[in-house]
Amino acid sequence: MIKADNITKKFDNIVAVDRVSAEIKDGSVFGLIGTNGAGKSTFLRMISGILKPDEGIVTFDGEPVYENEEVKGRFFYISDDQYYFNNATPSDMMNYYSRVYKKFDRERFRSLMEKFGLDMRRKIQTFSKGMKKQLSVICGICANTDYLLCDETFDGLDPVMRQAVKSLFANDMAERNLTPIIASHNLRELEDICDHVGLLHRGGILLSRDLDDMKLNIHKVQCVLKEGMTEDDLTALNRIKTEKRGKLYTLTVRGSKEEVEELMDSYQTVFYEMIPLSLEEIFISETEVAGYDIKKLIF
Ligand SMILES: Nc1ncnc2c1ncn2[C@@H]1O[C@H](COP(=O)(O)OP(=O)(O)OP(=O)(O)O)[C@@H](O)[C@H]1O
Repeated sequence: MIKADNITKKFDNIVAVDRVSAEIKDGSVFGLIGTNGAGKSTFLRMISGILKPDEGIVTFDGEPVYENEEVKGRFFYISDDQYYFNNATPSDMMNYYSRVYKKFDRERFRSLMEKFGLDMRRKIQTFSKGMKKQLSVICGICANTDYLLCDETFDGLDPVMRQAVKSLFANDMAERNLTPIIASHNLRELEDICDHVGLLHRGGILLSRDLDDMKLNIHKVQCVLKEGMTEDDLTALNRIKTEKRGKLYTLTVRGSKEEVEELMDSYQTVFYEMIPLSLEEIFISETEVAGYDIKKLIF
């Protein structure tokens, strides 16, 4: 498990990350979302031990990461601005990473390069932005580390490649319990892969939840009430949001599915239907309750 304990990083008078604590459980996908400048990259750079927090500490299974080579061998960091040696080819990078990462899988590297249609012997500086991103993902996957830290990794990949990368992640999670940590602006991008999402806002974590917990305790119900009834009669429901279009109500409510269904049954509505909420809708509701307009925070 990775644990960030109350970490803070300042650059002169800018507080990039402000007393953030987070626990990243093994075998899950941790998504870190936030606007430009929210502190995502700084947070990841502290997790990866590139930056030392001014306050607080980052540990991997209790071991501090900063200046700790052994711990650093447990993760691969795919940075937003990828670095490759001058004039290097993928083959050179494979040789380099094979020396750095004990379990680097050269055979898989060659095979994935072929599958992705990337030339092992071409200079990386002649690759397009997306091709460089693909290469860094292949390097990261083949490093065979416990954790993969991804900074905007899906940006610059076309939709087919995004799917390919997601399925690579899913495969390695199932096969060898890989834990990806993914920073992104894009909530929709993270929706189908993340188990846990942390929303970073102005350097502080505003919300950090397991998606399953969130989804279990918040529901959307569409209903038509019986004659003579209005929303004011729905007092027992823990409503976060009520919208009305004609006779059709769309309610966002807290509570377990069973609780909500029981109450809706008791109201003897003309009809009601439970509709799954998207991650975006869940975040909108949660942040509205906290007094924020999420559209201003992440779109
Ligand atoms: N090396 C640095 N020197 C000075 N300020 C920095 C440095 N790195 C980051 N910052 C500042 O820290 C804040 C957080 O930046 P960071 O890059 O962590 O945000 P981010 O959430 O990754 O943003 P983006 O989505 O735009 O990549 C910003 O105000 C940024 O200007």
